Amino acid sequence: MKLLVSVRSVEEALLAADGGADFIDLKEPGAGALGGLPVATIREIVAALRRHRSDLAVSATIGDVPMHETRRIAACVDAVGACGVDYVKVGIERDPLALEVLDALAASDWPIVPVFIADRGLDMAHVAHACALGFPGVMADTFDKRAGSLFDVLSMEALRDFVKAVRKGGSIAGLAGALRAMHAPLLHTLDPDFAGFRTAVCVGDRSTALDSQRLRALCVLMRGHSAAALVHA
Ligand SMILES: O=C[C@H](O)COP(=O)(O)O
Repeated sequence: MKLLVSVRSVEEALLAADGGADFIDLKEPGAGALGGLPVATIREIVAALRRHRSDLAVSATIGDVPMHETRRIAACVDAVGACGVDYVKVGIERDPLALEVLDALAASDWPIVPVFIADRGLDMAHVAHACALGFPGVMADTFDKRAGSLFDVLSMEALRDFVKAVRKGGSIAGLAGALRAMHAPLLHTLDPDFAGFRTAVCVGDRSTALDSQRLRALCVLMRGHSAAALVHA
């Protein structure tokens, strides 16, 4: 299982890259579940990671944009995609318009990772629709980080079905949503392709600074081997 770590600055991105993250995810954690960073900051972080000779995949979010704002979603996707990231993450709400949004995203010029917001459960018909569209990855995450974790809003059976459906469609499956060290056994049972973290790698809530010690400890726990070996792996 790979680790995606959400960061908001050059400093945090380099800490995450050196601390064992597999995917560097650019977002402003203080601005919502998929809070977007200014495009200038995204560009700056991508350039710093490349200068650092990091070849880790970089994703960035477009912000929490409602499904009915289709034009804004498209504009944000274009703006973020043009920053040189490997993936653009777009939140998908449980909304009938999600199907239309997914179709538009699949037709865009950028590699998109739809992120199903799972607080009100998953509509598996929407997930199946996304899986048929050939996105490189599909994630599930939560919006309200204070309401518990992904495991509080979805059953193990629902999560297993989600991971299975995404993989069957040929995409990689990611899980996130206030996941913490205590969820490691459940994550190992589900074995998604990657798990995403912010809350667990901060000293306070997810809007506080990334803590490298917490990240290293999490890497050890998730991968079951030495963090030291990860740094230059
Ligand atoms: O994409 C992953 C998220 O940033 C995870 O954040 P979280 O652990 O606070 O839910």
